[in-house]
Amino acid sequence: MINLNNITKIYEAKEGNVLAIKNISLNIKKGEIYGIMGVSGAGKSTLIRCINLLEKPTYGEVWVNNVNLTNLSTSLLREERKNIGMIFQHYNLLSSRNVFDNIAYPLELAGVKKQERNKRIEELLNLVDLADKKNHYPSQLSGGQRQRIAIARALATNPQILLSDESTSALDPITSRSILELLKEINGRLGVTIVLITHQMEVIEQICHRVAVLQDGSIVEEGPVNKVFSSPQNPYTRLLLDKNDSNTYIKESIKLFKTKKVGVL
Ligand SMILES: Nc1ncnc2c1ncn2[C@@H]1O[C@H](COP(=O)(O)OP(=O)(O)OP(=O)(O)O)[C@@H](O)[C@H]1O
Repeated sequence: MINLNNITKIYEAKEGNVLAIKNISLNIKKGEIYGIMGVSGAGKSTLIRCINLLEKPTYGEVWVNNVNLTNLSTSLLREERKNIGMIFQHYNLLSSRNVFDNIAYPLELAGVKKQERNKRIEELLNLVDLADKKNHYPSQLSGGQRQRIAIARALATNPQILLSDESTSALDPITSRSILELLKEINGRLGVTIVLITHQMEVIEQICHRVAVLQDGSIVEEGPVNKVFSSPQNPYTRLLLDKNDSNTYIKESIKLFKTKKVGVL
């Protein structure tokens, strides 16, 4: 369903070009929950944003449902993107619109008529279990409630794919779990394919079918979650999964930060 073919992303910055993604190829199947795990700076955001072309890969191709997105005109890309919803760590809701109108927004852009729009919004509010909050503004909601509304908005146009960019990172463990359960339900009930990035291995463990481990712009290991977690083959994966060393993530992030020049061309 999603095929990334030899994706490389180079950011051009004043201080020098940064090689953020190094020749990554991935094949994500319809109906799966696919996790991409890595420390800060590994390239997770860049990679997930390449899937809907929020970031244009410098080299390589992105295929979604047998359409090469990298070749499309702006207007055709806009059409294809309706099939790809996205949620973010900080929710990205419109603060001037209430819950109902936030969910209405993508439907308005898609030209959906008011009656049909209202029906769809009610369905989505029920799906995320927040029908009673429809007149509230984002500032009147908790983080977990905001993320639920962001999920409802992302699903408004019935996308087949949902991209999740650290969607539970700002939430406490219990709220995070409830959001992950909601994502699992959306995958199971609606068949939406989910691609998520996270630095938290418990997120991968809780809901993903397959995982890719990203280290400094490259995938060092990939496979079914139970297999990768029970017998990691790559030394870097073993290091990250070492539960006896809870500081590994922090140490690895610092190392990557210090040696960032490795990624500079
Ligand atoms: N717009 C940009 N211009 C220049 N360099 C960038 C840009 N965006 C990201 N980078 C660099 O690309 C590399 C990968 O960044 P990216 O944000 O994709 O990593 P990440 O794994 O998502 O990190 P985090 O978990 O901290 O968000 C980093 O070295 C980062 O500094």
